[in-house]
Amino acid sequence: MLRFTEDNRVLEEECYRAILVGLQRNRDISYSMQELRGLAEAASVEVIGEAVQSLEKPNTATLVGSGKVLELAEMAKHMEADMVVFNDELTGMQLRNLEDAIGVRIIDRTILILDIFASRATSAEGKLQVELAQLQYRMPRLTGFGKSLSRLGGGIGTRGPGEKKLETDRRHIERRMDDIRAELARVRTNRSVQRSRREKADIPVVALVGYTNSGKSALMNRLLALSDKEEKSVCERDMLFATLDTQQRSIRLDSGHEFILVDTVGFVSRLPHGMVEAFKATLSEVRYADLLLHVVDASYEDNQFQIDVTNRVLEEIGAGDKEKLTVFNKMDIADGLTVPESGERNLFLSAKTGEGIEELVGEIEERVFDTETVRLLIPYDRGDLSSYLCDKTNVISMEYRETGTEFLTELSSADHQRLKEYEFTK
Ligand SMILES: Nc1nc2c(ncn2[C@@H]2O[C@H](COP(=O)(O)OP(=O)(O)OP(=O)(O)O)[C@@H](O)[C@H]2O)c(=O)[nH]1
Ligand SMILES: [Mg+2]
Repeated sequence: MLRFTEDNRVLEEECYRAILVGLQRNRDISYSMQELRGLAEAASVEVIGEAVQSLEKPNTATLVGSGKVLELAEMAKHMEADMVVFNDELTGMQLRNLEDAIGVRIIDRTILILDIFASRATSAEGKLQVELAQLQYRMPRLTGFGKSLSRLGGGIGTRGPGEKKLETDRRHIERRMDDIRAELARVRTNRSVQRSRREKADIPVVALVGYTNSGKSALMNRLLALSDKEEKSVCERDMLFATLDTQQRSIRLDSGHEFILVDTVGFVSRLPHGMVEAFKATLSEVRYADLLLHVVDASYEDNQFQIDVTNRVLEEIGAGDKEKLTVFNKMDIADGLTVPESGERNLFLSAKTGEGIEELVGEIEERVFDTETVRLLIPYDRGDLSSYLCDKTNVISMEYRETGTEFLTELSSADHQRLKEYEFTK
């Protein structure tokens, strides 16, 4: 019998035997299925079979066609599976129908991702965010479970048979969601206080972003080893979502320049919507960073897909137009890498062997610490920019003109790029 925790997590000490199911529409899903397998493994689920159905239009009642449902029921029985994992997000009705027809626990990609996050989150904020995303997932599916409940026992979203009970559950969940939002707001105020303290200290921030398992944490450790500051290394592991909470370390380069390096949670395709929302807060550090290092697994064949997903998530969290370097990592095991023309600056290195790290450091020095003397005319309605220049840059002279304030100041290349439209020469 399967067992789940109160908050719908698969109990980790047990290993489940699962069949994966994917629906193939127009696009090839072999990559997506491979990733689903990785997700299942990350949630301690043993994959014992896989089935893909090509179908233009998903079936409203059961997602896959009725013939496939029968086949899955056979497969599950024959292979003694205790779970079927669907690659697509299922509606409440589909979950119930499939569970009734196949007779084992049905979960989808979203529940799997939420489960991994739930079992790995360690910070107070991370835990709250995951719980909120789980409740958001459960809310519209409360009515979705029928007679199969009693047979399968409690578990993922299975509560709430009677209407009255349903109503109580719904109210209970809403209350809990309100509490979590309030708690999150409190936690986040704390963080923004920390950030403004740091900004006053004027230490630049560099953030590592990228697909899960691309080697962000490994690169962070490599850079930490270069630094003469004593800072703890971060966890790197060959597993999806090894890092869940944003980690920060202070790094001092040989030149004496110091910056904060931020390691972040990895991205994955089709992140559950609630998680994107949760990410926005966790990744606020990324929005305030001076430079992003987009880490790409160069040994992975379809890295363009992962690059696209990362760029899309960056857009969604409001960091799409940040100064960015694309770092192709794992060059020690990458053969036949083809790099698409993107117009962005690419670097090639290996966090493992250290090859290419010097170039990266040189690039960070140049982008974050090199300054140029620039003349700017800031219009009077951009007081925000004027105060930024006064607080953050080394202003050489400042004069009030008819149309705005004229600054002669030293800018990093990132700021220079950003403020280009205000630049003029005498
Ligand atoms: N061969 C090789 N392996 C690497 C390299 N960099 C990282 N790895 C391995 O790749 C795996 C993932 O590395 P992590 O640093 O944990 O990846 P991450 O991007 O932080 O992953 P998440 O935290 O899950 O998003 C680990 O097993 C690393 O040892 C590299 O340059 N070469
Ligand atoms: Mg990591």
